[in-house]
Amino acid sequence: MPSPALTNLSTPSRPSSGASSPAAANNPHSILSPLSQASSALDSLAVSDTEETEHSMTSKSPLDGQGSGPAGTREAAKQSNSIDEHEDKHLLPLQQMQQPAKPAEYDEKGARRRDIYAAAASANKRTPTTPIPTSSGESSRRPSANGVRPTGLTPSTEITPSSSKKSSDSSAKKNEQPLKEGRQPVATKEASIPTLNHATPYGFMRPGLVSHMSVAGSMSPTYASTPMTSPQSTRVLSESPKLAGTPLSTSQTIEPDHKPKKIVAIPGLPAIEAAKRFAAFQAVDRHVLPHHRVIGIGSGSTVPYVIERIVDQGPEVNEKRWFVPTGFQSKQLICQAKLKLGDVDQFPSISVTIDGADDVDERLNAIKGGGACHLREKVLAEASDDFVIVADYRKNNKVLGDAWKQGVPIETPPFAWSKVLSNIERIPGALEPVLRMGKAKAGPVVTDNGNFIIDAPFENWVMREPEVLLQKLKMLTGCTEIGLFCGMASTVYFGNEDGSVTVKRSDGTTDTIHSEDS
Ligand SMILES: O=C(CO)[C@H](O)[C@H](O)COP(=O)(O)O
Repeated sequence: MPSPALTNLSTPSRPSSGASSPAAANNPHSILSPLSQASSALDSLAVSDTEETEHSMTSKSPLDGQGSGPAGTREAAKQSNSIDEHEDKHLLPLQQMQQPAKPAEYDEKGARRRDIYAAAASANKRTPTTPIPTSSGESSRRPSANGVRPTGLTPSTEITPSSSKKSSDSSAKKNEQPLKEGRQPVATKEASIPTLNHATPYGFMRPGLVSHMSVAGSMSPTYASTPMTSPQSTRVLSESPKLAGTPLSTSQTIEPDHKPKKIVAIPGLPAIEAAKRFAAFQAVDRHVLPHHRVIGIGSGSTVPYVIERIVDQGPEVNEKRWFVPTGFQSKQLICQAKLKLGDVDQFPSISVTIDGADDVDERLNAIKGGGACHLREKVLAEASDDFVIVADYRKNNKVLGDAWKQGVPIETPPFAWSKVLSNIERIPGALEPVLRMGKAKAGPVVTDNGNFIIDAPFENWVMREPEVLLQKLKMLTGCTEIGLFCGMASTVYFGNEDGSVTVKRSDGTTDTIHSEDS
């Protein structure tokens, strides 16, 4: 008799996705090419969510509805997958050898021990490490998400992806010097890039081939819609934030010579899209600075506007830059905008990444992964000296999950999904985790990395401490990455209904930027 979990794959009780997942397929303003332009190799893989409606938390798990007999019930499935059984009868020696921490998660009765996560909970918070130039020329300290010091790129350094790790380290030291206001980008040395003349999972890499290479990860072609077009100029909405006198983030600077192009409206653009576009433009104007050489490009419906604004900065500055995508969508955007494509294994130190989000709480923790890209997104976020989120007002919430009901996206290898799902269910406050199913595909969503996604909702009291939840989930073997981005964003730009943009920063400061007509 086939496994209940497997038989249920073909009859999912819950369709995938929900609120605000990247919906560029329905977005006439996306600059992505149509589905037909997507790599055929990926057609059979990634199927992301495009639906704008929210899904109820009452959705059923794939393990539900297995029949009433003990062997077919959800409870039976849990029991057959129980940690105790596996550990006691089959896997204990192997697990002791390979995963010494795991048995400690449970007491002798199989109940999860909560206290062991307390110490780990703080470990994922950022600790001050990396200096970021400020407008005053002082360095504010910006860490990586897990307290790992990014090597950092010297802002004045010309990037050539060919130097060694050794030069990367020395460059990182130089990077600690604060930027002097008005300091100009100088074409100097190779820096911060590990040696590339070696075989990689993507082939033999060397400078010059990079922009033609396929990026391993790829976002679903369902993001594709219309190609980028230059917006027709009609009226000025806003000038540079510097000229407008808008307060700057404490951790950011606008170069004196950095005068962003005037923003021109797109006639007929729906209000929500106009708000997202304005938010994306403000984020680019403030965070993607002329001296930045490696830029991370995130995923979602706001990101086409990020690219549009970066293109506005002109070919002179952009031809000196490399752009690192978080998935298929952003790779397409980068290529279609004729920007230079890199990958994070060439550029483990990124100046700034701008990304979308599914939900953001008052402390700027975020849920990401509605577009199934959060593994790459988190790697880039962590590699970035500055991680910035752009979203619309629907994502601006007090507690994660207030608006985003489908749960925390968790990427897991296909073979492990059922076990991971049953382990997630044992976390106190877990509701009903489900395997995310494709829409235009029979079967589960497959990520750019060939994995599955489990959407795991939790009770409100759990979501109030997302750092603690993140640590619990991280402890589960088979959780490849969790779509909780805790303490990672320096700044979030929310496009509002009235056309204004709310800026929230990790230092607790907030601003509102008004367009001329709001
Ligand atoms: O995390 C993401 C993809 O994994 C996206 O950034 C997130 O889903 C936001 O997308 P959208 O702007 O389309 O709502």
